[in-house]
Amino acid sequence: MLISKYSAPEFNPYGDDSPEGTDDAWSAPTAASPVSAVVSLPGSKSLTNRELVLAALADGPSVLRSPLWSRDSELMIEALRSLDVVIEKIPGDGAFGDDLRITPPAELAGSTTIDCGLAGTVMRFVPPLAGLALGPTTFDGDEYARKRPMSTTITSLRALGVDVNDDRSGSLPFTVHGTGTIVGGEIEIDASSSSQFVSGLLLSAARFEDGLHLRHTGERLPSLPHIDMTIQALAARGIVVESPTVGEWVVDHGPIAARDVDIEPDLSNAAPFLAAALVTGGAVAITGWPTSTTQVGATLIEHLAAFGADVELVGDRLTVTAGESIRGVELDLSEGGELAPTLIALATLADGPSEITGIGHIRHHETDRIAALVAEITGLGGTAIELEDGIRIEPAPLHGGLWHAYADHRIATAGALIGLAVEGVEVDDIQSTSKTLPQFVDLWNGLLAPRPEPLF
Ligand SMILES: O=C(O)C1=C[C@@H](OP(=O)(O)O)[C@@H](O)[C@H](O)C1
Ligand SMILES: C=C(OP(=O)(O)O)C(=O)O
Repeated sequence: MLISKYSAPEFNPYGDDSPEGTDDAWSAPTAASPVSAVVSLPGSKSLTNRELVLAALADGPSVLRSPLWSRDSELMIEALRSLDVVIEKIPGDGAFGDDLRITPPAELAGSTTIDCGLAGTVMRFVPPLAGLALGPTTFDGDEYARKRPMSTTITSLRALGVDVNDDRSGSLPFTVHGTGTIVGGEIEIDASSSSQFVSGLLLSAARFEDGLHLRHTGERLPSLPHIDMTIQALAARGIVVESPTVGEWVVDHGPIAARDVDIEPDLSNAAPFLAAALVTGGAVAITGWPTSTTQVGATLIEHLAAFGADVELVGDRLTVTAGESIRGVELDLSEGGELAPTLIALATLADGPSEITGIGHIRHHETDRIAALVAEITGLGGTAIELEDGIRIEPAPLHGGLWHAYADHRIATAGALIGLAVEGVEVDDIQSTSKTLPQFVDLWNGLLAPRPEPLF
């Protein structure tokens, strides 16, 4: 069971299989004065893991410059290596680690087991490659990964002619019996619980013998910008994805071009840093902000302005300056569910009520994020009401306490954000930030480092 110094959380995503609790909770630093900082961030998880997959399927070697080095990207690298893709570190100019050269094998090889950790991109993007490989590939992951929905990946591969064996029906672990080819063709899927089901199929589709004609039949389709990111990454490698109607995609069989790619900084990981400007009444700039991007983190510009911030993009630097107060907001985050934990944490410090909706699907992220946020905010004395597809926050004074991260990097950083304004917040598993940002604690401390005079 989780060991809490304060009180046990009512919501426990692990059921009876809780990981061991930890005594070394991280004391979230409180800001003594308004922050004034320029922050540079490592590469985007979503771009790195797409480009790794596309490079593995390409017609020659590719280079990824300034890729993300984190648990999710390293799991992806190991997954592809185990299918016989050659991935080497090469020196680069990036501040956060080496570049990568990826050389696809003549033939992908199965007969392996892949650890997906808790990475949605590994568990949803790699199984089609295992279908294209020769031999069986078993997929498994962390305890909580076994609770993330996988049935759409499994049934879609079966519909495309691949034999998949899933003893636990619809979740990890399962085995893809690759024969070296996937027939492909026309299929219908329900991707209402994750856009990654669509992206995972589109990324490999050009390698299917008959290509792919995919139709989404579910009621809603979350995280559309992530599907656009997939389509754009494919276009840059010469693969055209036609979309005759909303929720329908057609990809012809054809070669995926090898390519050298620069990975943009992770704009979703910029969220807690930028929000820190509002929480402390200060200013934060992020470097390397792209002029045009498919990353959903770019919508932070509108979202933080709605909370009352002044947001300015000059060249490649995005600066967020606090307004007079933090305003309550009404936000539909159906396109950017991964921003929800930060923006909901910010809403707990606003001077009016907020409703953040369109995020029913984030119950299927690293944890049930709606239940987790309601439990943790309530645990600090806040008022968070669970809605069918979101959360309503009403202003209430918060107090310190143990903030459970549920192994979820974005719940952990949401606790850190509240801790800037509320003394005594302790995050039980700040190491979970290594999923996409292993440097989080150092960068957060840097944000708070005393400066002789403000930078802005
Ligand atoms: O394709 C991707 O890289 C992602 C898609 C989204 O997933 P969902 O559609 O499950 O929200 C997003 O939340 C996740 O962090 C990354
Ligand atoms: C939902 C997320 O991750 P994953 O790629 O594991 O789905 C996330 O990073 O917010």
